[in-house]
Amino acid sequence: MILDTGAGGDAPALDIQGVSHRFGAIQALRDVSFRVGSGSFCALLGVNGAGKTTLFSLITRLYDSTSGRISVAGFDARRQPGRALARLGVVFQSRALDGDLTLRQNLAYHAALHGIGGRAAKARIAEVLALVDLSDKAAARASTLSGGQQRRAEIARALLHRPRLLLLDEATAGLDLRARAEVLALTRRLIAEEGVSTLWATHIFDEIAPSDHVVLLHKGQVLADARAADLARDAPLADVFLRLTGVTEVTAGEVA
Ligand SMILES: Nc1ncnc2c1ncn2[C@@H]1O[C@H](COP(=O)(O)OP(=O)(O)OP(=O)(O)O)[C@@H](O)[C@H]1O
Repeated sequence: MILDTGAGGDAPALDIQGVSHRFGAIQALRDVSFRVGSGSFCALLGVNGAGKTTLFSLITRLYDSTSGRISVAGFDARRQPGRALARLGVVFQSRALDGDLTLRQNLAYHAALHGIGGRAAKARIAEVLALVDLSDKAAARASTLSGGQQRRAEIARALLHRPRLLLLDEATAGLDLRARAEVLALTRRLIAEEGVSTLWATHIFDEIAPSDHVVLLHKGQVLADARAADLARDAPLADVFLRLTGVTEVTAGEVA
């Protein structure tokens, strides 16, 4: 289901223009620009320290950028933060569920934060639980769910208010191979079924499909911004990554 398309119907889900950010002497991001189109899966690929989490923190307004402009669904994150954030769903690296509450209670609490209550909340919670295939776990305490189920529950939580853009920061970290594949497949399905665009921060090449949009971030700078298949036209993506970044090694489809 596609709901609100934002300020302009054809505005990109995310538009980042000339964004820089410093932590004191550390230049974490330098003149970063890229767009995430409607209904697309964009992999933000980079090693640890590339600047992925900093960028997410700027998009979610945890920090204010030193310079540049960020828009979500056409809404300027600095000038219209309420509207921009209302169109954003976020799954951070750290676990976000309250383990003592049931899954349904976790979701109801989060729905209330978005101003969704009563029957509307009940209906939407049932909907998102079905989307992530966790309907049978609604009454389970969050702490009893597996790592993969918790991630899926966090994705359900992020979808409650029908965002246009889903940010996932290393969403498969700490999961076994099967759970990883499930979370990735789920996210790809959401793009088709919920019409939500995804910015997927990762350092794992295997998570990238040929049709994905890839933004390669390294030392705070965008080194490539293209379709994976186009980037990997003459050589495997991992080799292209090594050539562009000067990083010397990739192990088991991952960069550290
Ligand atoms: N709060 C902070 N204070 C000072 N420096 C920071 C802070 N947060 C990040 N940095 C620095 O900014 C740079 C980018 O870090 P960031 O966490 O955004 O990278 P990342 O790509 O998300 O890596 P990771 O996957 O390890 O989180 C790094 O050099 C990091 O040490």
